[in-house]
Order: sequence, then C-alpha cells, then structure tokens
Amino acid sequence: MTILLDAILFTKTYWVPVCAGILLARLVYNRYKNGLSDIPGPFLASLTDLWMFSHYLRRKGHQEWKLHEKYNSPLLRIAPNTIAVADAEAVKTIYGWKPIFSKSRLYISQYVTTEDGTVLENVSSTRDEARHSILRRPVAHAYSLGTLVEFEPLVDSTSLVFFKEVEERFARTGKECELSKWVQMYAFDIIGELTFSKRFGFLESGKDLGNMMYHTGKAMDYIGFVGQVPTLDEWLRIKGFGYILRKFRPTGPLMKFTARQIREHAASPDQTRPDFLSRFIKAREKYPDLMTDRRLATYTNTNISAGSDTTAIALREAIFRILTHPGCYGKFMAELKRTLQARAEDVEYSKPITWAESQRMPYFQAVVKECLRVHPALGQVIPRDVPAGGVTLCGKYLPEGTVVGCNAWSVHRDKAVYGEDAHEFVPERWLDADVERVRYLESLSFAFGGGSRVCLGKNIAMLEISKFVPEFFRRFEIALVDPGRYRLFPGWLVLQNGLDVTLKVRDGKEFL
Ligand code: HEM
Repeated sequence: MTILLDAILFTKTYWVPVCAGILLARLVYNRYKNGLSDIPGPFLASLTDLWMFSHYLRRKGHQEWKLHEKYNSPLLRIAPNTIAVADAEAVKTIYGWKPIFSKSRLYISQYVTTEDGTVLENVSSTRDEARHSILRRPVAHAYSLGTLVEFEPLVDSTSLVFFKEVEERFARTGKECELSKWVQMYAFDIIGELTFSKRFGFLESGKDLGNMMYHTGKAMDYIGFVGQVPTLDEWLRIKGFGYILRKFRPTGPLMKFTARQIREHAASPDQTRPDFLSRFIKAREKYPDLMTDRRLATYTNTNISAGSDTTAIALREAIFRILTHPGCYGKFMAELKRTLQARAEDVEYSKPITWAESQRMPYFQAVVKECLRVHPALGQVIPRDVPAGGVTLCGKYLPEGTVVGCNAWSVHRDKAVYGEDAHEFVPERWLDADVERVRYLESLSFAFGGGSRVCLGKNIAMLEISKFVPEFFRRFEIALVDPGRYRLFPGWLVLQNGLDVTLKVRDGKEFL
C-alpha cells in the first residue's frame, strides 16, 4: 500500500518525465516488439503508425516503389506492424488461396451504413473468410463471363448517351471537353444502368446530381487516410461520436439513392430486367435469410462504390496513353479498321463494337493490360494479416499478426519480372511470341487484386473498357489540348484530371 502511495506521489510530482518515459518505452517497444526491426524503412515508421498515415495523407502511395529503391529492399517497414512488399512473386503468397491471409483492420473503414443507420460489412469489407464465402456465393454468378452478353445492351445504351452528349456539347460547338469528368460521369451512369437499369442522370445533365460522385470520392479518400488508423475510424463512424452522428445523419446520398431503387424495383411490374438488382432479388429464392433488403442495399451500393471510379481511371488511362503514344495510336486505329472491315456486309455499320469483336483486337487488349499495369486503380498497400504460423517473404520471417501487403504500383514495376523497361508503357510485352512468358505476366497482374478476394466486377470492367474505348475513337477524332495538364490525384485510388480534349465527329464510312 505504501509503495502504491509512493508511486502515486512520485507520478504527481514528476508527471512530465513519467509521461515522457512511458511514451519512450512505447516507441521502443513498437520498434523492437515483433522482430521486424531489421526490415528497412523510414525510422519514424518503425515507431508509430502516424508516419504511414502522413505518407498517405501526403498522397505518396503510388510512389512507394521509390522508397523500395531508396532502401534497396523489396520489404519496407511502413508502420511498426506493417510491411509493404514490392516483390511481384509475393502476390501469389499473400493473396493466394492456401493459407488465406485475411483482410486487415483497415477494411472496417469500408463497412457500409444502410439507410436506417445500421453498419454492415459487405462482400468487399468483411474480414472473416468464412463469412466472405457466404456473402459472395449468392451473387458470384451475376458477375460471371457468361452474363456479359446480357449486360452488353445496357453498356451500349449508356455509351450512346455519352456519345450524343459530347457530340452536341463539344464536337458541334468546338468547345474543350473536360474528358476526365465526362468519363467519370459515364462510369457512374453505366454502373447505375447495370445495377438498377437506371442511370444517375449525370451524362444527360452534365452534372454530379446530388453530389453523389463527390461523396463517393470522399469515402475512398477516407479509406486511404483514416482507414490507416482503424481505432480512430471506428470511433468516428461506428462507436462513440460515430454512433451519435448516425442518429442525426444515418447515411449518405448514394445509399439513399440505392435504397430508393430497391423500393422502386419492388413496386415495378417488370421484375425481369437484366440488371444486377434483379439477379440479386432472384437469389433470394435460394438464400431467403441472407438476401434481405438491407443486404441488397450493401451489394448494390458496393457495385457503385467499387465499380465507378476504378473503371473511370482505366478508361482515362487508355485514352491518354493512346493519344500520347503515336505508334500505339497507329496500331490501334489500324486494328480497329480491320475489325470493322471484317464485319459481314449485312451488319449495320453503326452497330457499336461488340464484346466479341473487342476480343479479336489483340493489340488493343494489350494496351488495356499495359494501362492496368502502369496505372492500377488502387495506389496503396492492400493490407492483409499474416495467418497462424507466420510466413517467410523475400527471405524474412514475418510472425502471425504482422500486416503485409503489396502496392500494385510497386509490384507492377518489379524489374526482376518486367525487365529494365518496367517503368515504360510497352503494350508489346503482352504480345510476346513466348506464350508462356505472357501467361506468367498475366498470373502476376495485381490490378484486380487476387485470390479469394479478387475483384468481383473484373469481367464487367473489361466489358465496359473493351467496348467503350474503340467505339469512342471510331466516332470521334480526339485531340489532347495539352498533355501537360494531365495530373494524378493519388489516394486509395489514383485518380486523374486534366484530360482536356477537343472532339470532331468522324465521317461514318472512314473505316470502310
Ligand atoms: C478497372 C476497374 C476495376 C478495378 C481496377 C478494380 C480493382 C479491384 C481490386 C484491386 C479489388 C480488391 C480490393 C481489395 O482486396 O481490397 C477489387 C474488389 C472488388 N471489386 Fe473491383 N475493380 C474494378 C471494377 C469493378 C466493378 C465494375 C465492380 C462491380 C461491378 C467491382 C466490384 C468489386 C467488388 C464487389 C470487390 C470485392 C470482392 C471481394 O472481396 O470478394 N469492381 N476490385
């Protein structure tokens, strides 16, 4: 008792040095506790998570490969318990099937708040693998290759709206088109069409109605920064302050839009539309307990948040690269001409490029793969927890519970795999005569993630990109106003702006 009293008195008198001592002890513990202290990285990063937070806040994620080069190491300690891995081969281990490395606590920041303020994990954010299988099973079929043909008319209808709007607003008037924004509106409207048979109306109005694009962007930014400090995120959004906030403002405009679509769908006489929502509702017959209205809201909302800006990024990059690489432009246009000329004479000339035709354009497909390599949508470490038993990566043992992950911007620049021109845009690498080599590169592509958590919408994204880009170049002569305006805006997603162009309508028969 006397010792305790003495300790309290001592602390009261010397509280400043006592607090400093505790802090110091904590920092030393952080640095040495888990056997990671010999992994290179910024010194501050080994002491506190704040370095990683500020690194991403300074929007440096997409340049992490430079730090790997600076420290000359594929392993980089970016927080006391977090290791960034820049070895392309390691993707197979970390995002493989056996054992599965679960998603880290960052994913709590991706939990969805439904219209009534309930916080739910979704198929993307759930961290429990068994739960993930339960959530993915009822919907997986809707995203399969087999359904693409049914989605194709929906892609065409939104594309036609895009072409009509940009023709009237820019090609006919000679005004500059802020294509970054128009491509984003296209990507949102199309995922609205595919998910609900209803566009957001951004293209027709030329505006971000209800600030839905703005709020979706903010949510992505939040994941990249606050998501790095999961405890802070939990208190801001779920517990404490977050709990009170949800009483006043349960959810954002996108979820409200989603919930409205579900209600309207229920009241509609047409229950057979070929969209995602109809497919999810159909899955109710087999999974009645799981597919509640709330759950439908999480699935459809995830489609929008995961499938809009990501696809817009890929579209912008493809357009920019084609326009800024004359050799690439020439080969792509020649292939487009051959594709159109190969159409049977009775096929309507104005018919949009089909999915099947785009798959017979190997050069264009190589351009898309290369764009996804040099500019993957996600620009930060995609974090996972090392499972029981630990793992050895790049010759270093990492104990269970360590957070590890690859940043696609780093692994896609691994010179050991891609060679000395790893930093260059070279679509031809995907057309190498050595088929085995191409297969190997494809197996290491990390643009869509990997393993059990690989992107569910990959086929849909490829459908959109494969149809939209050739059709856009077929209908318009596109000229960049100033390539120097093209800027990256990196966070969890690496967005672009400044893709300003002028447009001229092409003569319809030019390719014949
Ligand atoms: C070019 C476009 C796209 C890119 C680059 C992309 C990229 C990714 C990546 C990297 C992941 C894994 C994220 C992680 O592990 O944290 C992912 C997951 C996911 N994506 Fe995509 N995505 C794209 C388009 C889409 C589209 C169009 C949809 C919906 C139609 C979609 C739906 C999803 C879903 C639901 C997941 C979670 C899958 C799971 O955990 O089971 N994505 N995406």
